[in-house]
Amino acid sequence: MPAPIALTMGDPAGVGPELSLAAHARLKNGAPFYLVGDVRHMRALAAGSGQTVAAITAPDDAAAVFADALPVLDLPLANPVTAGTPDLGNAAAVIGSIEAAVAQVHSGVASAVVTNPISKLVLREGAGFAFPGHTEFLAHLAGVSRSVMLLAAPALRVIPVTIHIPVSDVPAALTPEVLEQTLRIAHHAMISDFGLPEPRIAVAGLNPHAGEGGTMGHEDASVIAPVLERLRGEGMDLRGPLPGDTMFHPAARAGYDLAVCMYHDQALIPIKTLDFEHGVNATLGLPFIRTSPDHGTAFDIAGRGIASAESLIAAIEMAASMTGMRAR
Ligand SMILES: NC(=O)C1=CN([C@@H]2O[C@H](COP(=O)(O)OP(=O)(O)OC[C@H]3O[C@@H](n4cnc5c(N)ncnc54)[C@H](O)[C@@H]3O)[C@@H](O)[C@H]2O)C=CC1
Ligand SMILES: NCC(=O)COP(=O)(O)O
Repeated sequence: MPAPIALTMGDPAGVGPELSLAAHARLKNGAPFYLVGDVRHMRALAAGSGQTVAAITAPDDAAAVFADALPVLDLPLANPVTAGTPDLGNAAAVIGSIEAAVAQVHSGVASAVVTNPISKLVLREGAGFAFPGHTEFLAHLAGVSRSVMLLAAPALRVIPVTIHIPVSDVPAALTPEVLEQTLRIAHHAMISDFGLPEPRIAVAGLNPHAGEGGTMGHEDASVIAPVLERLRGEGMDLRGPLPGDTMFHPAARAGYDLAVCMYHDQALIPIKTLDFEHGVNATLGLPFIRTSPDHGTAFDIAGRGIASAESLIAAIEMAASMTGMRAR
């Protein structure tokens, strides 16, 4: 029996708390997980929805109560929560929840980390958070120099090579080293975590028409193509660089297992358009498993009981599946 999954609180004024309860209601007969969050806040929220929360003192206690209640490892917030209204005073606890979950997975008492959505702006303004997102913060906590963002839905898997940077910085950030490291991490993860022994990877160009022979930009031919050529020589199944605008229609998607894209929106727009509800964000290249829903804090609908828990449920299920794959 693997250790339980640690679920971070995310921004307590966002949809994370209500979705955690909804995910527990759906998954309570499956692999146990526990929330690292404020027990008082979660009890108040659960009472309103007829659900139960159990305070636990260690991750080991989660399995025993999981069928009846959402286990919560207490991490008290500084201030009471108003759904939809983020509070800078709670930012330190939000960061603390991520740090605690990572410490637990490092020590082996948790099998994986699933994160609820955070507001990067709230964390920066409230607690001086210096990272653009979980992906970069988790790499820092894990002590690795590069982590890779994967978004996966039943219809598509995508990876942006450059992540949370301005579009104007993308060409300079897109170096052969970064592309090669990303492809190696992605290729390895498809085999070890997703059970694809010979992953077919489609790689997008940076420019319109993948540069069209240099008439619309040079990076496709001068940066991307040589890296693909080199890694093909090692046996990787890499197609591209492909024009980004024609690689996501159904017939094109049928020809690959993973699309590697050059920047955030090139990767995330197709997957969130195709299936916002079931997308999962996973961080590859870490020494532990991390997944999360593909959506953000959704402050605009928090506390109204209308947010879909499907993406968080899919994230928890994917973390459990990846844990099983690695244990094989
Ligand atoms: N993994 C994470 O921690 C992520 C955090 N964010 C953060 O979230 C904040 C808000 O970002 P936005 O761009 O507004 O994205 P968002 O995903 O929070 O919201 C975009 C739209 O989708 C809707 N939506 C989101 N989740 C939903 C759900 N579960 N069910 C139904 N509708 C849902 C929202 O109501 C909104 O209309 C930002 O601070 C951003 O940085 C965004 C993406 C991922
Ligand atoms: N747009 C995806 C996103 O912001 C998620 O980032 P992260 O917090 O998982 O790094």
